[in-house]
Amino acid sequence: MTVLELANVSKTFGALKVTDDVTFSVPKGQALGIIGPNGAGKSTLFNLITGNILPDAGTVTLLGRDVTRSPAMERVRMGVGRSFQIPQPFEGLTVFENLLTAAAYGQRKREAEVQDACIAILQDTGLLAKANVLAGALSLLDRKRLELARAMATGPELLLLDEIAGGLTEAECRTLVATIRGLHAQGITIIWIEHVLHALTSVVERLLVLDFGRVIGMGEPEVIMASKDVREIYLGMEV
Ligand SMILES: Nc1ncnc2c1ncn2[C@@H]1O[C@H](COP(=O)(O)OP(=O)(O)OP(=O)(O)O)[C@@H](O)[C@H]1O
Repeated sequence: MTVLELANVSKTFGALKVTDDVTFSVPKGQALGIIGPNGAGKSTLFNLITGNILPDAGTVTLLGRDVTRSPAMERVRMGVGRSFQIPQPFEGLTVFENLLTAAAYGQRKREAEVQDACIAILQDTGLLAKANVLAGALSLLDRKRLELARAMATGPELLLLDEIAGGLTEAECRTLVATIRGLHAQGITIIWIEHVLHALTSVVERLLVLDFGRVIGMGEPEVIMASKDVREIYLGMEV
């Protein structure tokens, strides 16, 4: 089954074509990594998938349904969960309250109905001991965990991760990667934008490379990372 399909999607801001005729699909259960230089249009691609922005051309199909013009809230409720580059929890709520809020919003249920699921997510993301801590008092790693947990709480079929490993120490990064691997092992489909390549390639089965809004490569991580174009454009390496 295909979870997500983008067909010939384009988006222009002013004179800048930020998404240029992008076509790809993600089968159920796969983890796809997206890499590309700063400003290549990676976050914009997420915004097109979530419905935060609408494309000028092309179609977005989610779980077999054309959602090209559907509002963001509808897509969340269909199963698109997202973590943001800069974590945006409710700082004055506890970790658990943040999850309950995300779950109630994403799953259109009362908080009492989602409590057990939220406790399981706290466990999966290593936050159980911090359940009653205010989000504003968390360390960077725990803020990242909470960002991941909030996305999970919406009950996603497709989890979008935007540079979640940035700024962490090596050890913290390993911890977070282990958590993401655990979620992936539960069968969740993942698309992950990440500059920390070793973290990304230790999880994803496929890599997509964006440059100036265009897909310039897609395939197995080892093949993509060894390709001349990617090494030149993305890594800025002499080849
Ligand atoms: N709403 C907007 N209006 C105008 N320009 C925008 C808008 N959103 C993004 N852009 C521009 O589109 C280009 C792509 O931005 P985007 O954030 O998608 O890139 P990115 O690949 O995610 O970059 P980074 O790796 O730095 O996060 C940039 O030049 C950015 O300034």
